[in-house]
Amino acid sequence: MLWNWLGPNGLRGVPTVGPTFPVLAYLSGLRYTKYARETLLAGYAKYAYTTGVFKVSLPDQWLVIVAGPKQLEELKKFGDDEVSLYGGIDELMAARHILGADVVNNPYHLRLIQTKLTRNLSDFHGVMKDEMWSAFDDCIGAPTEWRSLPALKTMLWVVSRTTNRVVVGLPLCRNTEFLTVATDFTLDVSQARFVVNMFPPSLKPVVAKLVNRVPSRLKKAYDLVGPTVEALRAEAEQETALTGTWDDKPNTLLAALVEEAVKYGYSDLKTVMSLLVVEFTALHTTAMSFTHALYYLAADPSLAIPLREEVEAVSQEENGDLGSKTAASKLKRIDSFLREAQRLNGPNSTSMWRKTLKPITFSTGITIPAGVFLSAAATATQLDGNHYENPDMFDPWRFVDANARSFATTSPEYITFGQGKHACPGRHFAAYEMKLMLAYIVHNFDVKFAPGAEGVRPPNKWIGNTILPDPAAHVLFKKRAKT
Ligand code: HEM
Repeated sequence: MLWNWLGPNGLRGVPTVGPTFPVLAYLSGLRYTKYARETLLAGYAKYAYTTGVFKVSLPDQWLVIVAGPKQLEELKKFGDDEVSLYGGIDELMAARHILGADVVNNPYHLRLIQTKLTRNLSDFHGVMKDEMWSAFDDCIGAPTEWRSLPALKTMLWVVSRTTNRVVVGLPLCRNTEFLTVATDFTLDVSQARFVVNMFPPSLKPVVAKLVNRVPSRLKKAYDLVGPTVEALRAEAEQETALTGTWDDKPNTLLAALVEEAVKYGYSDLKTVMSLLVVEFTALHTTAMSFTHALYYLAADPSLAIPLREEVEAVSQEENGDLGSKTAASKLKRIDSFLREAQRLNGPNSTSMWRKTLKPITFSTGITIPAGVFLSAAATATQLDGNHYENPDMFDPWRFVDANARSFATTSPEYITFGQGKHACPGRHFAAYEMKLMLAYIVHNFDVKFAPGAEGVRPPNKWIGNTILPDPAAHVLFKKRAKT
């Protein structure tokens, strides 16, 4: 930090929120893990329309925050030879220490999400709906009395099953042990990176060895998925030897990962690691974002009425099939509700994580040297009164208007999914899944918070940049008496 601050290519020209003197800055970095919201909002208010960048202290380094529409546009346009997304993710997650350098250097699995899931999303609508309905049935059932369930945990389970129907397919997507490994993997990575990122770069590898549970989780995952991977590989090799291609492969992301492994000679263990990284990107992000929305609904159950009207009208138009290729695009209120909940509470208060590969200069004249971790101020941007009327208010119908942007659309005022060529490739998948979940809930249940907690959305928990919907809060569900 001292070098970054004082060094010849240092960050002295970038204004700081908090102290700059090294020891105090370190303490401020520790403080940031609890007070990121206040720090980011203060920095945004002061610098978004002046310097367009400011820095905050993390325990291990400075984080340069990019703020304001002009600078966000500039950040979007820097080339991959100037700023690196994977370098940014590496800094954010301490990825090379926790997941291994290979995952950072060759993220082929992330590319497959784009080609396999996003381009063919409507092919998966039907199976995702079937799996989701069955998951809801198993998790919530059809209670005739109010049933209290831990909201985040329950939604994570529904997301995990639905996502894995497409990622690994049946029967694995219903295997409780596998789903537990897939969801716990994210917690392992998050906990390890939290500790590792308290230390300077030279100590990170040593600390990672002490706290990293990923190797044992990978082994457990291999025990569960390995036989499927091995069988798929044998099939792929046999088919490819006979016909040169593997045409009748299962329609899952895992099969695509195996196909890539056969093509490039990757090991089965690497395939399983890639699978876990996909689970990492897809499950908790979606479940957290959805739970944020569910808390608004439970705090004000009257909001279910207009949502329900819409779901019922669309269901009728689609002959009772909400999983049809066209149904989701007609759910405008549902879409707006989710976009608005995420505007106020994305799972992460920053996005567009980058590491500078060479010096970059913003139009304000500020140069950021190579090797610096930077990120965009997502929540603060989405609370900017220049972008939104009554920005702090939850207005579920804010984006219903025909000209309004849909949930998965990125824009300079809405960057929870990032923007530009690295904008989240899973966002259409996540948006579809979440729309279907909300449609199912309002169609089938009444929801509310328990007496005593009624009418109040439980406060979020901020851990550094992460915005967690209260993980302990329960929501009450009751089967809706349909008219
Ligand atoms: C509400 C849920 C989600 C949120 C808020 C979210 C957010 C983000 C953000 C902010 C980025 C970085 C964008 C940038 O740097 O410009 C990102 C990247 C990424 N996300 Fe998501 N994401 C979500 C769900 C998903 C899902 C469901 C998947 C997979 C199915 C996924 C896969 C990815 C991948 C692969 C990348 C890396 C992009 C690249 O390689 O260029 N995400 N996501």
